[in-house]
Amino acid sequence: MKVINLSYPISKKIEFKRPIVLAMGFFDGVHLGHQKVIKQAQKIAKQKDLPLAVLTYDHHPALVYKKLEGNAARYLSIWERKVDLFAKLGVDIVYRVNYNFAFQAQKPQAFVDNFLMRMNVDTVVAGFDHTYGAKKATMKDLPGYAQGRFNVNTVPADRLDDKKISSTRIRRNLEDGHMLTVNDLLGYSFETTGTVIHGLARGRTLGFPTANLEYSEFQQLPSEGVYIVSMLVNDQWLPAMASIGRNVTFGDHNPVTIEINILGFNQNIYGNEVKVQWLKKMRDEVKYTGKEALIEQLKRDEINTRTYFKNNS
Ligand SMILES: Cc1cc2nc3c(=O)[nH]c(=O)nc-3n(C[C@H](O)[C@H](O)[C@H](O)COP(=O)(O)O)c2cc1C
Ligand SMILES: Nc1ncnc2c1ncn2[C@@H]1O[C@H](COP(=O)(O)OP(=O)(O)O)[C@@H](O)[C@H]1O
Repeated sequence: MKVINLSYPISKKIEFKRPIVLAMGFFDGVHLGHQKVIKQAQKIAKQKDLPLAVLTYDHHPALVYKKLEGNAARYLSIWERKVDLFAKLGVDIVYRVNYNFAFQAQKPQAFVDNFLMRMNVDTVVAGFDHTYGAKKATMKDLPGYAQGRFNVNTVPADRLDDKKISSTRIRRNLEDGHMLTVNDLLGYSFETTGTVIHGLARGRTLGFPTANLEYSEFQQLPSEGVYIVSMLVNDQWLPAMASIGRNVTFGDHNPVTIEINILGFNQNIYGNEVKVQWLKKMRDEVKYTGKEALIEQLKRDEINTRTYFKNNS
């Protein structure tokens, strides 16, 4: 899979020799609804024996017209993860457009002529609610702007439990700690990456060493609490339990950290790049009266985690 950066106006040096089937969208999370759009484009690409391309943006479009704070500035899938998910879906080319003011300000017809026509599209596929160009033109208008020069294919809303699958719905469930719903809506387990860094070396004194993870500030995380997770260490997925919290038993003003205890594991993994799949929330973080009470709780968490993996493997 190739990734090609584009910005407005597209450089004259870039050539688009072969016609493509293009799936358009921001695709944050690459959830089941997005997968349906990309799979539809893939089906057409196969039928026509053309490359499958995706047109997506380098950051939230909203960043151009307002200040984004907190989770609004974060992503369900940061760029590296998005690329990974596109590759898994069999995408051949990813066009990553710098979403800046000039790009956003193009009239819909200008976007179609400057980008889609220039990119040599044979067919453009997008979800029913996709918008493009200044004043947010819709998919219904796209055949008009295409003027017969390319085909337009609109994919209807994908639903789960009779509600639309959307990035907003997934974000809300993530904030509520509803991992099972999050993972159902994504069609895969919510996954983050990080580097194992040093904490306060307290975990080992509790009998539960915890790998502390440094992660991207752009990654939206599940809400604070204690979770059952799977962690990829040296090419192996291992059962583990994680805390996203402020270690409240040990003070009131600690920063939020991600700490992960891998079950039945005892290796030095400082500096490792790891992946974490967030499977289920077990409970909220609790301020215990002391170390002993926390240790008793960690033992119960371990039993619950082991039971989960026994029943779900
Ligand atoms: C599964 C799990 C559950 C945890 N639950 C709590 C909790 O309820 N309250 C709390 O104060 N800390 C909790 N912690 C965080 C521990 O306080 C923290 O891992 C410990 O202080 C070690 O910190 P260190 O890695 O900085 O040495 C939990 C950690 C794990 C791995
Ligand atoms: N079962 C385990 N789960 C997580 N980390 C482990 C485990 N066994 C050993 N380790 C190692 O120990 C470190 C965690 O020990 P800990 O005392 O919690 O120190 P720190 O506060 O630096 O995280 C991890 O970063 C890892 O290198």
